[in-house]
Amino acid sequence: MTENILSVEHLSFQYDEQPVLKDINLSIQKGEFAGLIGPNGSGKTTLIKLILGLEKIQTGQIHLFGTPLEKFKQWHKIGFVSQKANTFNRGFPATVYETVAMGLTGKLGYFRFLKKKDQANVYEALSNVGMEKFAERNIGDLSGGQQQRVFIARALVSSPEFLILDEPTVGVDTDNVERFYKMLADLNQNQGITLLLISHDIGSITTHVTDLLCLNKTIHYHGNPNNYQNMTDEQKSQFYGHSMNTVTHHHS
Ligand SMILES: Nc1ncnc2c1ncn2[C@@H]1O[C@H](COP(=O)(O)OP(=O)(O)OP(=O)(O)O)[C@@H](O)[C@H]1O
Repeated sequence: MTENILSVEHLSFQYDEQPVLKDINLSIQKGEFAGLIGPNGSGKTTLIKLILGLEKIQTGQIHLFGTPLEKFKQWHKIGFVSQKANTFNRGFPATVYETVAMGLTGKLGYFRFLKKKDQANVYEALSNVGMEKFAERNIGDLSGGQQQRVFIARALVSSPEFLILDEPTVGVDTDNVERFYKMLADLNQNQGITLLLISHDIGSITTHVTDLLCLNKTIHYHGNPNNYQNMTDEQKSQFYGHSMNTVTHHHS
């Protein structure tokens, strides 16, 4: 039986007088690896903020795990890795282990009081992203891609069922981007975590996601990524209203 993890109905949103989202309708089922793509300024981050309850809904509805957002309380089921994670302060005085433990305690320093089971969870989360060998390293000494894995481990440590990642590969070098997507696909297939990945890197995400959503103020495409890839650039640009950059791995 399919289970709706997220559903968005007739959602519209504007900042002051500027309309940003127009009549968004979408749903994500349990077990999907959904990719949300769209050009800069297309409203991706705004949509995520609304889903996470960080902006107030003006028009329309959002349900999480079948519950209307305004009544939803099971936030432990949702993990979020923000775009800002990789503009991280390199001088941050914490080890990889401590950074992941913060996902459990919310506070740095409290890791000292973790129970054995929690400590095991920290190592398990690190192992899920292939970073267990780095546990004692200072987070500031890692590469951008390695840091991003640690932030995913931090989101995983409380065992979320739904993980939302906002542009997680910005600042990650090209070789590591591919490894990074493989790791996400593994979390999806082997841990059963439903994923929503936001990106403007159209080329590389389409090869990994199970469902593709194209946003530019409204949802212009929702479906199989292969069907999308087989379209001509002209067909794709009709969705967007302007020509599209389909080059793989372009980073801002
Ligand atoms: N707090 C805000 N107040 C006013 N306008 C905003 C605010 N946040 C975003 N905007 C505007 O809303 C539009 C959509 O922004 P949003 O950040 O959601 O897009 P995005 O698709 O995530 O872009 P990017 O890929 O560049 O991160 C943009 O025109 C942006 O300037």
